[in-house]
Amino acid sequence: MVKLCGICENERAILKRPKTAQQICKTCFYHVFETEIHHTIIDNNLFKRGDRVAIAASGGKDSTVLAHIMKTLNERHNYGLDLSLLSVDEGITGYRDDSLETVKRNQQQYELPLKIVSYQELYNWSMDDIVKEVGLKNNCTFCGVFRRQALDRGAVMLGVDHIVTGHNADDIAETVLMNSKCRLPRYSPLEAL
Ligand SMILES: Nc1ncnc2c1ncn2[C@@H]1O[C@H](COP(=O)(O)OP(=O)(O)OP(=O)(O)O)[C@@H](O)[C@H]1O
Repeated sequence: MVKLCGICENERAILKRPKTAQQICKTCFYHVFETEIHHTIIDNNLFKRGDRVAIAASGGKDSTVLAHIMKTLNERHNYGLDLSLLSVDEGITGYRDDSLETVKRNQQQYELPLKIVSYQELYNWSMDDIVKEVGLKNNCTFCGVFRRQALDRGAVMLGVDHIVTGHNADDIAETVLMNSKCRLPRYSPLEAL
């Protein structure tokens, strides 16, 4: 039996939102998703007219959605933001070079300026070089720290007021779990025994 959308009760439900457990159609999903982000921006006074905002664009799904939504809401609600795309090329052959092609397509589609900063240019090391030195085990630690700084340095070069990223609830849950995993042995009462 076809399940109808829990909002419009007209179109076929195509997904169940993890956030609300509501089964909704594509049109209503777009509507609620965009409206929630708009309210988050407005209710929290995230930006003011004329602000320059860099969208951290990796070419992955989350930041591609982010670029789309920032462009859409900026035009629909006339926020008056000056948007651009900022990408970090970590120098990972066969991975980031591919996803940067997606960013370049987004740049054309959304007609936004794009700045790419690379580990090679900033640090004189690519991630491929770092992996050769430290191996695959700890390379994520280097990559994460370098990427964060690279985004900051790219933002300074662009002269922007904000960087927005596509971090989502899953990423936050992962951070909490990883942090607690690291801290557990340190604060465990068992350690004192
Ligand atoms: N190389 C990069 N250049 C610019 N921004 C990046 C880069 N890598 C990550 N980011 C930013 O950090 C966010 C979280 O990155 P993460 O590595 O967790 O990827 P993700 O959750 O899979 O997101 P995405 O689908 O956008 O890659 C991304 O959405 C993006 O905004």
